[in-house]
Amino acid sequence: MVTASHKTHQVPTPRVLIVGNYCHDVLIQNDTVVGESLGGASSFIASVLDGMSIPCSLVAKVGHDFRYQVNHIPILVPASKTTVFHAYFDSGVHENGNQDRVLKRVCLCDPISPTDLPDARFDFGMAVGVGGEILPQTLERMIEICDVVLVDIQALIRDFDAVDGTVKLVDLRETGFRSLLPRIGVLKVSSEEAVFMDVEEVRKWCCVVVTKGEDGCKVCWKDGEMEISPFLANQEDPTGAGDSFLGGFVTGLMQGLAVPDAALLGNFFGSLTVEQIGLPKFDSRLLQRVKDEVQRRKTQCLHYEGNYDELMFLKPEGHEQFHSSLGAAKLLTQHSIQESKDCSGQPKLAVNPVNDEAMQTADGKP
Ligand SMILES: Nc1ncnc2c1ncn2[C@@H]1O[C@H](COP(=O)(O)OP(=O)(O)O)[C@@H](O)[C@H]1O
Ligand SMILES: O=P([O-])([O-])O[C@@H]1[C@@H](O)[C@H](O)[C@@H](O)[C@H](O)[C@@H]1O
Repeated sequence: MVTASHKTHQVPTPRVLIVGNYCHDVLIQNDTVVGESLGGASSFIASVLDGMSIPCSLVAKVGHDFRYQVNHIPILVPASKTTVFHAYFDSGVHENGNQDRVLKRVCLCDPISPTDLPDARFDFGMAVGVGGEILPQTLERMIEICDVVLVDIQALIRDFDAVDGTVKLVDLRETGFRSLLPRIGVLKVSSEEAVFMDVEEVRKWCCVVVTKGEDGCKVCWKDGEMEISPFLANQEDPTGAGDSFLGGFVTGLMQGLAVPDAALLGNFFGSLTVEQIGLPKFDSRLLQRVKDEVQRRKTQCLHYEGNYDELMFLKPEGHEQFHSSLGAAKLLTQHSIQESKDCSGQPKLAVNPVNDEAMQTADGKP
């Protein structure tokens, strides 16, 4: 029986839908496993949204061997294994040694189909597959149930070597997603991925955000483009930077910030993520400071007032000050980040998974 007291404890209705499988990430350097972590863009994005107290729903599939405790319970596919990626960081050894890593998909869980999505409406949808699990019909369904859909191009253009699973990229025009582009809100691409699409063509249909590692990002839309400044970071592991960028970006949009301010928040969370190995743990004091700064910014310039259909592109006054305030918040916690490194100055490459102490299967059994 539902009583009045239940109402006061209701969980806020999720307004962001994240779609993409969780995976097991194995980080390898010089033939040695230097870290294992929960991975998948959805896990990095959920970590940012949870940290920033933005309610979200997450649709991810995992297999019987899934070994992490997570806030957002995935769909368990008992007959399947969890998607696994091996990330090789010994650049120069491989043909494409100019990349910061070579990724291999060594296990694959089931794709996410339209019927796996909730029967509800969302302000923002995030199509963030990593292993080819998002199908064109799944993205189409997301477009139907979400006001604005943000897509990571890695969900659309990844192809996998038939023998060893090495990730290769194909041109966006050769995929079954091209016709859906005019119906999405934002396409996020890294500089490396940008050469697999025609940015000039796609920006006429949707906002294209090109992330540029330590150089921040560039936002392109049909009438203009804008560089968004980065935050200084001591990079330990680039994994998940783009995912956390998207987490920060959608947080900003959810709070009613204009696109340039939201992209700044994306750069901020991207920079925090590269400073840790695997899935980052955000300092709670830092998160509180960031929430306070976002609230302050929100009162300075609220653009959407509940209508997310129209993204606001102009850089509002005070953008640089917002950048400085976030940078100052980050500096404050730098000391504790420094302490998390080992004495040798080497990155603290956890041999155990990040959530090792609390490992359990997806259905909650130890
Ligand atoms: N070394 C770095 N220093 C500061 N910020 C970084 C660094 N690497 C990444 N970022 C931030 O994270 C975002 C995403 O990183 P990027 O490497 O471009 O994407 P992806 O992980 O998708 O390849 C960047 O736009 C930037 O804001
Ligand atoms: O580093 P990034 O490109 O933002 O995103 C990464 C994916 O490319 C990778 O396939 C996955 O295993 C990682 O967990 C992470 O999601």
